[in-house]
Amino acid sequence: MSMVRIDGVSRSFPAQRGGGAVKALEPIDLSVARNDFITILGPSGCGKSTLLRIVAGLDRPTIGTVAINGRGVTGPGRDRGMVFQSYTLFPWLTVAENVGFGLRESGVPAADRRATVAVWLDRVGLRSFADHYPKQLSGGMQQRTAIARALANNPDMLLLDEPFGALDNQTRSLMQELLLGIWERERKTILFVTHDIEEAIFLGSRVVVMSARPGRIKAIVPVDLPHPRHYTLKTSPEFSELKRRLTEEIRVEAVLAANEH
Ligand SMILES: Nc1ncnc2c1ncn2[C@@H]1O[C@H](COP(=O)(O)OP(=O)(O)OP(=O)(O)O)[C@@H](O)[C@H]1O
Repeated sequence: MSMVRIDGVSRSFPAQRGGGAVKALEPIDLSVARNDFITILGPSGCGKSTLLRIVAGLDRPTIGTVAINGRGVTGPGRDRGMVFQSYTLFPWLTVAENVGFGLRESGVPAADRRATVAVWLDRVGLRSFADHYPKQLSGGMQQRTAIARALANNPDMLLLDEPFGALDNQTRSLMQELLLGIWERERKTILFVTHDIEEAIFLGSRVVVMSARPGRIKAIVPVDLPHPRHYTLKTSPEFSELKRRLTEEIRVEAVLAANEH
């Protein structure tokens, strides 16, 4: 049974001064099974973030519905953890306080909170930075904190919007392996937005390719690469073949998107 059902979801933004209405998404249908790792790949401005925000309950579709475990999404919920590209940590809280924030909000007693925070700080390799403030951390460390903060609440789903977009290549690779390791161990359901083809293949069980704006689903490409995945997979023939295929799909869309701007 699917965990998330996206049924005929479209989104238009009303006209702003000096412009027309923006149609961001054409009607989209997508079913996501429990434990799926879906990567959403598409050119800039195709509505990837809009779709993710709708699943998160941070935006509403103009038409259509999103249901999670059979219940319609009407707003954000603790069943969904979000991580964005820009570091959205609370600057006035330490790393440990950031990670424990959601637990505190839901009334988890201090001792349990401390234990859960310690587990997640260990998993993302930040135990010795527990008392640091975000501005004392590198970008990669801030993003690891954000991931730990999302996971500490034990959500069923993780919604990630280009979470590694601002990181250098090496850090990005390490973060991809970290996230895959967490997914392989915890069996979360993940929707991950990216415009990086290698990242989409390396992480995903299925890659959803979106068309240029207004976004619609152009193709869904299964990634039958075995787990656990190691970064050396990126140089395998199977990986190269998937990359070739997706590069072709995306290139057409990127040209369309560029001509429109
Ligand atoms: N709140 C808003 N008001 C008006 N237009 C918006 C709003 N949010 C998004 N849009 C428009 O909808 C379209 C899709 O935006 P969205 O951010 O979802 O694309 P994206 O695929 O995530 O792009 P990128 O990869 O560049 O982040 C864009 O043309 C954007 O300008």
